[in-house]
Amino acid sequence: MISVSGLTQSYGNKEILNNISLSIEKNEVCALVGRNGAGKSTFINSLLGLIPIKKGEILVNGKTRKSNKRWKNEIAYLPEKFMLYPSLTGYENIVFFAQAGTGKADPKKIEQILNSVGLWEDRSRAIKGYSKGMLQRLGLAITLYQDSDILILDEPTSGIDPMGRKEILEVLRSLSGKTILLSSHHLDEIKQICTHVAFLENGKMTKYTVDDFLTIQELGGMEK
Ligand SMILES: Nc1ncnc2c1ncn2[C@@H]1O[C@H](COP(=O)(O)OP(=O)(O)OP(=O)(O)O)[C@@H](O)[C@H]1O
Repeated sequence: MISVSGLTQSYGNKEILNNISLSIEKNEVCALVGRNGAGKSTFINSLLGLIPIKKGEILVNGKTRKSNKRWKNEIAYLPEKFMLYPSLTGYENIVFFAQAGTGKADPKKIEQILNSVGLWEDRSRAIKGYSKGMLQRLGLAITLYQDSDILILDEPTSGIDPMGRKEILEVLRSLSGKTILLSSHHLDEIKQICTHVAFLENGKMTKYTVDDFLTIQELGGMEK
């Protein structure tokens, strides 16, 4: 579970996030939505501890970053573009990141995860031959290997064709017991997999159920 209260972030004199509060419970899939420059990356970077928190509090599974040495393990992050090794196979890439993260790579677990993202058959191919969708699914596999309760996904289907998007959405839909925040510009994918929407505008954040958000969109009451 993620709980943010009173988060305010600025760059110099420019306030980006103004007294934001947001709670995302286990089993919720919350879309992070806002115009370009609204502050989505600033919010995600605050959650990841990549930028210091100037004002406010962020709790992950009830604990602040300072009071929880396992904070990093509890949040798994899939960036928009995952830096993978093109000459290595899919299998070798996941082994590399598993070893870097936990010190060991469990073959059974790798097999299960590569199967879950539909890449087991392609595991022995160098990833320079993978499609964008396959690369993104491999990134997702590496993220899932961490076994974190909380997943933060930055535009997970960006630049991917409709078939590839469908495959990624199916993997995300199959996950259970997680707390997921994903930034997205696609209303159709929000409709398919999200339970809630955190809408960021003018430094303020409002959380909606996905149905309420889509109704407001249909009425034309909110621009993305
Ligand atoms: N390191 C920084 N220093 C100064 N200003 C910054 C910095 N990072 C971001 N900004 C500014 O803060 C505002 C919010 O940026 P942010 O990247 O968080 O928005 P975003 O919603 O993720 O945008 P996008 O959808 O384009 O990725 C923008 O006006 C941006 O120019």
